[in-house]
Amino acid sequence: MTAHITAPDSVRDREIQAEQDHLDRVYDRLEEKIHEAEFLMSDAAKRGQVGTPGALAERDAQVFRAGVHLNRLNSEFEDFLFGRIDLLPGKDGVRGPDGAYTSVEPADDAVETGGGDGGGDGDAAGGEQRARIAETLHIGRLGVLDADYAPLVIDWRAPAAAPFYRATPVAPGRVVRRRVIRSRGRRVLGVEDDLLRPELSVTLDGAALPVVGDGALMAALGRARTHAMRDIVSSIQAEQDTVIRAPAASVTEVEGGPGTGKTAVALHRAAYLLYQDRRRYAGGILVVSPTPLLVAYTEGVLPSLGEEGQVAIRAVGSLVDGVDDGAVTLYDEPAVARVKGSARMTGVLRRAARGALSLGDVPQRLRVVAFGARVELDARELRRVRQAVLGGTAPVNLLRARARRFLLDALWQKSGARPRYDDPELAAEARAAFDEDISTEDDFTGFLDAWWPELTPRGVLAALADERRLAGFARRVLTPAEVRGVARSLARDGLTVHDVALLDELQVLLGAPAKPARPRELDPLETLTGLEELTTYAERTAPAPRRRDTERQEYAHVIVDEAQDLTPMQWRMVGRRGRHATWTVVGDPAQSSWPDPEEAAAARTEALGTRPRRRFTLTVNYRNPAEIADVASRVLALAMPGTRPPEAVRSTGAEPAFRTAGADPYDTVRAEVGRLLADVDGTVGVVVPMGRRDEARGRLAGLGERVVVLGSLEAKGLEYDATVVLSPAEMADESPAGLRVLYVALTRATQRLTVVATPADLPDAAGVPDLLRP
Ligand SMILES: Nc1ncnc2c1ncn2[C@@H]1O[C@H](COP(=O)(O)OP(=O)(O)OP(=O)(O)O)[C@@H](O)[C@H]1O
Repeated sequence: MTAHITAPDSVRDREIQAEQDHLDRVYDRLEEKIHEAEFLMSDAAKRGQVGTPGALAERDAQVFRAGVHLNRLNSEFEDFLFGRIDLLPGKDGVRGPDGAYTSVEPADDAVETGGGDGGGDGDAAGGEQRARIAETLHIGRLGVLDADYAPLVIDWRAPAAAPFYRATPVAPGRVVRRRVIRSRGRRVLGVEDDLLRPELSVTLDGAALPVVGDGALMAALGRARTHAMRDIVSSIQAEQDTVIRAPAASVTEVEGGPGTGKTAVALHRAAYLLYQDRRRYAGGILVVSPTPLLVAYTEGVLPSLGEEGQVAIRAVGSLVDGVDDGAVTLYDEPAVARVKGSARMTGVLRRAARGALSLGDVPQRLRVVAFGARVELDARELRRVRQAVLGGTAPVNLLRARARRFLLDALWQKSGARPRYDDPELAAEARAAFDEDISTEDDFTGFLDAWWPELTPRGVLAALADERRLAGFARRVLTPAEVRGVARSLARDGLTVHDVALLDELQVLLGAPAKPARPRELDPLETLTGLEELTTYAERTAPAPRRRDTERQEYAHVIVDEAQDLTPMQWRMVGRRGRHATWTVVGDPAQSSWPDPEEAAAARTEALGTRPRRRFTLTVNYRNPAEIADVASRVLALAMPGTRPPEAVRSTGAEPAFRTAGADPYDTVRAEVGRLLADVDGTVGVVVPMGRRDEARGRLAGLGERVVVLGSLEAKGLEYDATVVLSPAEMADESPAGLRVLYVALTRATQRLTVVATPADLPDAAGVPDLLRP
């Protein structure tokens, strides 16, 4: 642990004032830059575009950067400037493999051992260890230089900022004091220091180095939660920083239990990668999230880190064009989900994509008039032509041209015209005239539209709602019971989360279906609001940016959050979006709601290919207090025996509460929510078994804005100040992965947990469900 010292108020006030002075300098400098930018703009406008393109580009880049800063400053950041490190004199820096100055060590003469004349606690070995601060760095959301190009603020992603996150008392490097600065707008509110070299007597500008506060991490963790995730930029921990800055090449895999910061790390990594190599990631970064709720929860983090536009956060159920964001919140019952998610569906869909041509009102005869005579193909002949066309490997919709050609061939043969021409040239001419004659005939074009229609993924999927038909396509792949379940689910209204991956697969098998236009991502420059008046040379000379009206199909980097939950079919879908990408994959097998981990692992391997992988593990739970983590770990022991839970970093003294539901369980839940709302300042989540979700939403309506009611599968990745978990046993029994889903539900709270048991839980006299007893 780092040392914390409670300084007198006068010291605290003086230190806050010192940081205030620095922040004032930063704002003054930024204002200067803005004025400079405005002058440059009007100057450039006055003189027209004089100067070399290079000089103009340079000037415009300055204008652009100033505009970005202005924009950031005007959006009410709590903490533009949030950190500071005070460093001993150092040896020349050596960069680590990821570009960070991890190996920077103090200079050999940085620490002097004196004669103990400072009084106090000189140790037995004699002599006090003295040192002085040689350098102070301030760290913030963006870098700011003063007029002499000396850094006033270093961007948190810069290599020089790494020691702020990496230094520990065991390996402090040059860092003596790490300070987190709390500010809002232009006002510094407080400072919290960690002393990393408590054994040293250190001076700064000749005076003893003061240390203030109880540590910033604990302050951050204890704060009330809202419905939006906060960035953790001021308190990223060393093991997290290593992942955030890991080299981008290949695949970075991160595992860690609940609350270890996987989602936070994944998002900060996206911002870091963009900072490192903006050009490379102009190809876009895709973050795949399990639910629209988690997308909504995390969406604000990147803008707060200074990044937006190039990163698309998408729920796995809305990766496909034409499927509206947030619209897909229907879940299949577990047995059906298991079939729809399985890689076995690829075989079924392959047959369906081709077989769908023969469904519905397929014309059984083609009759045309050519060269004044009637030519006809009957049902058998047409079937033969279709077989021959389908011998091609192209997607079905792209075989249409081949179908047309083969039909004309068959008609030509049938017409008997061919033998009449001995001369090949004449024969070719006659054939061309024959084709032309027929192709312009309405009978022929109408026939082709009906006989080889353009198939859409939605149309084909809907056709599988017919049980007999599906059984045909699924022969020897699915059991009759599986066929029945899938067909019935497709007959119901609305797409489920698992249908979306099937649509994506069909899109590939069918080829280029008509795409509905949908305004989506904007060009990054367009999304930097506040920049309207600032343009760059590149912008003025480039053609107007094209608005993206469909989903990007491929990305430069793909981040998969909650990766343990992707089904094989979803891995195929996501894999297609990152065929040439580098990847960051974060997850926790113990929280997986997918029942067939081996099948999913195979699909994951296929999606990630043979790229080299780097693995990281996160070990500390920053969300749950030890009291809650302890109850959750009882379920982990049942769900995945032998798995070590992450270590909870704090405890609150508040033990989880257990209640037995009365005659109406919702009355009990309502009362418990009321109690928790009084106990915590922020949000309360009520997590219920999926089968109760809709009923619970109805019965628990009107509890106020701070309360959210969700099904267990929707709780993934979310967190609340307090949670009520209704019926652990029902949750555990809902699917083969039910215990792991329950583990997720129990690990959502940052402060309080109340468990309400129903008779299914076999609660003891104290209300503790059978599953949760120690
Ligand atoms: N270094 C940190 N400083 C402050 N807060 C942190 C830090 N690391 C994580 N947290 C907080 O801990 C909580 C859990 O983080 P996050 O949701 O990223 O964890 P996770 O590993 O994705 O969890 P789960 O697997 O349960 O979804 C969040 O509130 C996050 O802000």
